[in-house]
Order: sequence, then C-alpha cells, then structure tokens
Amino acid sequence: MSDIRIEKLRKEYGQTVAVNDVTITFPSGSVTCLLGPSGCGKTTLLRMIAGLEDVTSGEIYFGDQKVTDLAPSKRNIGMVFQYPVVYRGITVYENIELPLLQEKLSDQERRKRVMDVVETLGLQSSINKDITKLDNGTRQKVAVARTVARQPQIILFDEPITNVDVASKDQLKQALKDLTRMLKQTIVYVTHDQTEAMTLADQIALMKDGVVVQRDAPRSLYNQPNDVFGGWFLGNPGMNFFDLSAKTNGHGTEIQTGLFSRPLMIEGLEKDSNIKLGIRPEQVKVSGKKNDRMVQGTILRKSIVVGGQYLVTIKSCDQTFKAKVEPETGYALKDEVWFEIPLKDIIIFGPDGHRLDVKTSLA
Ligand SMILES: Nc1ncnc2c1ncn2[C@@H]1O[C@H](COP(=O)(O)OP(=O)(O)OP(=O)(O)O)[C@@H](O)[C@H]1O
Repeated sequence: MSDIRIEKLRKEYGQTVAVNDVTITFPSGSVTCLLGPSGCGKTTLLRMIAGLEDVTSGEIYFGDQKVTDLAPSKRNIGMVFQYPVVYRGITVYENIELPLLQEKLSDQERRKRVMDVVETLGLQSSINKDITKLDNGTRQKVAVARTVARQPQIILFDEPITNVDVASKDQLKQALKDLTRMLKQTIVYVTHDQTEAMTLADQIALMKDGVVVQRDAPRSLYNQPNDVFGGWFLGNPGMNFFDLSAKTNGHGTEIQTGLFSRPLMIEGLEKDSNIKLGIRPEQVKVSGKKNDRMVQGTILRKSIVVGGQYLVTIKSCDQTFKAKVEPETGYALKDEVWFEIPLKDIIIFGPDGHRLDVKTSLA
C-alpha cells in the first residue's frame, strides 16, 4: 500500500481559493479524516486526490508515483460518495460483484471477495434482494462493499453517512468503524461531523479556509489544539476563551485575573502581550463547597446535556464561561458556586491565535 503525498496543492474557482497550497502526507494503511466546517475545501481536496477535479497547481503522489495528471481510472482508487451509487435491477450480490467481473479472478476468488465484505458489513440477509427494495443506509453499505471488494490501494470517502436516514446512521457508522479497522488500505474520509472523525480516524486533518491547520491523533488534536480554531471547532460546546493581558514586572510575567485564586504567572512570553487562555468546559471543576484553590462565581444557566451531564454557564467578575459537570454535582449546584480552572488543562494562545509553548503557575 502507498501513502498519499500532497505538495503545495491549490485549487481556485475564479476568485475563490478552495484549497490553498496544502502540503500533507496521508500515511499508508491508516485512516485520515478531513474535518472542518462547510466550505473549508475538504471535498475539493478529496476530489483532486481522486482525479475528479483538475489541480490549479501543486502535485499529488501515491507512494513514489506522481499521479497529478493521471485519469481517475488509472489511479487504482475506490471512492464512496454522499449518495449511494448502486445499480438498479440487479441484486446486492451482483452489485458488489460487478466490477470484479473485469478482473482476472477465478470464480472462487471472486465469490470469496464478495462474501468477505458482505460479512464485514453485515449484508448477509440482503444479498439476494433487489437493490431498489433497500433503505438508503443499506444501499450505502452496498456501495461501500463494491468499492472495498475491488481492493484498491486507496479508498476515499466523501461524507458517506450524511445523507443516510437517521434510523440507519448509527448502524452504518458502526459498520464503517469495523471495516476501516480491518482494512489495510490508505483511507481518506471527509466529514464535517467531529464525533464521526473522533471515532473513525487514526489521525484528523483539521481544515479551515482551504488550509490544513493541524494534523494529529484525535485525542491530541482535542487536548492540544495548535490554534484557537481547533479549540473552538472541536468539543460540544467548544473551548472557553478568555482574553487576558500579561504584564512583565520584577516578579516575572503576570496576569491579574479573578479566574484564579492567585495571579497567574507565565514563563516563556517575551514581552507584555495580550493572550487568549483556553479551557474545555469539562475540565473546569465546579463545586458547591469552597476550597483554597477555588474562586467564587454565579450560575447564569444550567441545562442537562447528552449523557445526563449538566452544562452550566458561570459568571465571575466580568468573565462568563461554560462548565460541564457530572449529573450528581450538577443537580446539587445552587446559584453561588466555587470553581477551579486547573493549570494542567489550560492552553495559552498568542494574539494571532496560535498555541504558545509557555509554562504557567500561580504566584
Ligand atoms: N465547482 C465549483 N465551482 C465554484 N466554486 C466551488 C466549486 N466547488 C467548490 N467550490 C467552492 O470552493 C470552496 C470549498 O468547497 P468544498 O465543497 O471543497 O468545501 P467542503 O469543506 O467540502 O464543504 P461541504 O462540506 O459544504 O461540501 C467553497 O467556497 C465552495 O463554494
């Protein structure tokens, strides 16, 4: 199997720069999710890898082979689209088998290839059914099965779950999870759904405005975003940000803020500067009882979220932020609360929004 190397890849549509000089490698045999909001260029990047879209400039390599100008049919890729592409009037089995009829395979090998994917995707009970009789979640599974059975070196998924009925979404997601774990191919999977990306990906390439802002393992991206965008986009809700100003004095660089029980010291900032402090809602500790490290605040709103946790909006001094707390704690909280923002969980971003490599402590 080969990796996919993208070098300074660019796509312009008139004045719109859909993909802006992206350089990235999708490692061989792993699943990379291209994640980002609508219009950030995910699909355009994927379609250029597939050869379905001409590039404006830059290069694409599969292993050592330059494929930038190769026709899609010469690239040995498989692609699954948003809407299931299936052939009407024939059975599920025949749909999956169809492309294999053009390959030099024995009957036995061809049947094995079909039945292996049928089993992995849980399509056994549907193999003799007419494709038109199936719901679109099952049809999408058939489209996936047909792509996988060909055993292409690279498989590209373009939001394959988005247009599937709500009822079949979870089942398809689980089937894709099981499948991608088993496959040895290099997989690029486009989605705007962070849960899907977190579940499926070995690494996520987070995109914004035609640029990959970070490529990392899902947990690293979540815990250590390189940029405020990653902090904001990932999480439900995303990170809290506080605009603070750091001043250098005889003791070092210090931030006077009511968010901590003592002034916040920062080591590694070169001069006085404005920073953004980021903390995820679930990392803020909240309690009805005071301890030395905690600061007082007032609850503005309290609501129950998925999983029974409580999302509370807290105001303290002139700052407002969100905290996610366990059901028992959340239920018991009254209007006046105590909170702690643990230093080990905070991230400091510079004025340009990039994460800074600094050390923090309390004075
Ligand atoms: N064929 C086209 N002609 C003109 N502009 C296009 C074309 N395809 C995409 N664009 C523009 O390029 C930008 C990136 O679009 P793209 O579809 O790649 O984003 P995306 O991240 O996949 O979004 P979505 O999830 O909504 O599909 C957008 O501004 C879009 O309007």
